[in-house]
Amino acid sequence: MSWSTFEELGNEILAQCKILDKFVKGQNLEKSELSFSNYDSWQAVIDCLNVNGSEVEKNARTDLLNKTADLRDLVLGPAGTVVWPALTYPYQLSTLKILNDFSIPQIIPRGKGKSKTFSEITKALSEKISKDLDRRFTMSEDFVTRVIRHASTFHILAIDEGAKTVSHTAPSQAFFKNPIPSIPPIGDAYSVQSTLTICLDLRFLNTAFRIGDALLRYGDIVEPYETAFNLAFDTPYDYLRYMADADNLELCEAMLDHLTFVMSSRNMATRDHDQNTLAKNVTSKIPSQDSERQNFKIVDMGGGWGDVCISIAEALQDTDKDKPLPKFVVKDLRRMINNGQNQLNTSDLHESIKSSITFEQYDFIRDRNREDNADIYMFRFVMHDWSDSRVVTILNNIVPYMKSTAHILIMDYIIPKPDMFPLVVERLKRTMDMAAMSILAGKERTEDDWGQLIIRFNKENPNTKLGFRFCPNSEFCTDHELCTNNESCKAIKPCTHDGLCNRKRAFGVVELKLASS
Ligand SMILES: C[S@@+](CC[C@H](N)C(=O)[O-])C[C@H]1O[C@@H](n2cnc3c(N)ncnc32)[C@H](O)[C@@H]1O
Repeated sequence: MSWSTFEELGNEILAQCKILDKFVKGQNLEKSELSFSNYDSWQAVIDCLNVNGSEVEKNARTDLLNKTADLRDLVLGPAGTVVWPALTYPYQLSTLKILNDFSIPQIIPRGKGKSKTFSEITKALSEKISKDLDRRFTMSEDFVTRVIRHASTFHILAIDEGAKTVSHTAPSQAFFKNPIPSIPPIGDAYSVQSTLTICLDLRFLNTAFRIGDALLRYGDIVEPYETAFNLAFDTPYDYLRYMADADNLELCEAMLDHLTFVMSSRNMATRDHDQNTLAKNVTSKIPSQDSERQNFKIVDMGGGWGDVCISIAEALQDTDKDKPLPKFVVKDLRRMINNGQNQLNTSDLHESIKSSITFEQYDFIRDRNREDNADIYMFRFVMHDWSDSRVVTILNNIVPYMKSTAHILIMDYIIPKPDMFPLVVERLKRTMDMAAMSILAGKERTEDDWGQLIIRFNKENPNTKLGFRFCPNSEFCTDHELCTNNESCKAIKPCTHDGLCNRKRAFGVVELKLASS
């Protein structure tokens, strides 16, 4: 990308700002001030955009994120672009960690005109920490002042220089659990606390920094128990086993909260996380005739607590409540299926849904699948947790035992082709890829990665030919043909869903089928 002048890029930014301003004006928001000091009005604009914004408006927001980052880098210069993050981000993270660990924003009262002096904050911190540590601790006012002054340079907390008091800004209020203003029904609340707790945990920070060390130590990053996570957490166990340990319950709970925040995506402007798309679309593959439907079998591999199967069953019942449901089998590790079965038994779901779902213990790495006559094998958010070698293992444990007409549907995060999305979107997805590699030896894949992986599977299994069809937006493109060419395994035609493929979808579906059928 290049521009002749700063103004040229500035004008592109201006054009996108106008789109957003026009949208906000048309929304009749009670308060729509864009101010670093007003949490409710600023967040209301963002929420409104997420809920009511058209594709054009949502894209304008992403484009602004992208172009303003470009402008900042251009202003910094080539060396500054490299040095700025290395120099400032560690200390920005450090200050965020201090604010979060000591709950400093929560000490300052919220509300118009409310504030605390540095010495009041220091005193409150001394009392709080003494109580937490169960010993007398005297907090240093100089420390508190310097941390808050640093935080205020990135809009967290504001200082009244005359009165020497500290009051809230909008970002400092994001540390609280905040009800979502003006627009039901998105959820209950936003809170960044769990996300900070996980992202700023020294062991997770170290996991990010030790990917190179892991490569040197283990030679390659293939096994989930030979990763940067193992080095940083000093454990021989893989991430999932480590998190399942009763001693790590608190960390595990913070991780679940963090994932919920990230998956809700509404604050990120770059990813559309409609998790139910797979469920919605699998229904289109289920036969409508009663006799065929009740014998139709869907196996959800790594199906956790059965949420995807429940969503599909509910979607089918919404369309026609008198029709029989297909058979659902959720396969997962023991602890998951026990929890899933208990949750299903005690749920308020309709009896017909409850009786359509069964749970089975199955380890897709260690166990060969027995012939189970399934019509569809689903994998939602499973494959990106595994290296290419282990995905081949998983497929090897299923494909030889599946019937010739069965489909494997893999729904996962998809990394876009270069230049297809703004860099800022690709950056977030590539960040997730690095996280998957460092924590689990996993991988976020592009369409081409999937093609290569299926070619590898077919080469290693000369008697089995898997066909491959890819749809980047989680809606099945029935006009795609299965690709069975071992040299270049790509979706044959581009997706024809009107414009949907251009959306910032986080997910895609890879459909696999034995080629001979
Ligand atoms: C990210 S979760 C996805 C859960 C579910 N598919 C969904 O979309 O909500 C990954 C799932 O894979 C399961 N899993 C991990 N290793 C497994 C293995 N070796 N065999 C079977 N399931 C496994 C985990 O227990 C977990 O339920």
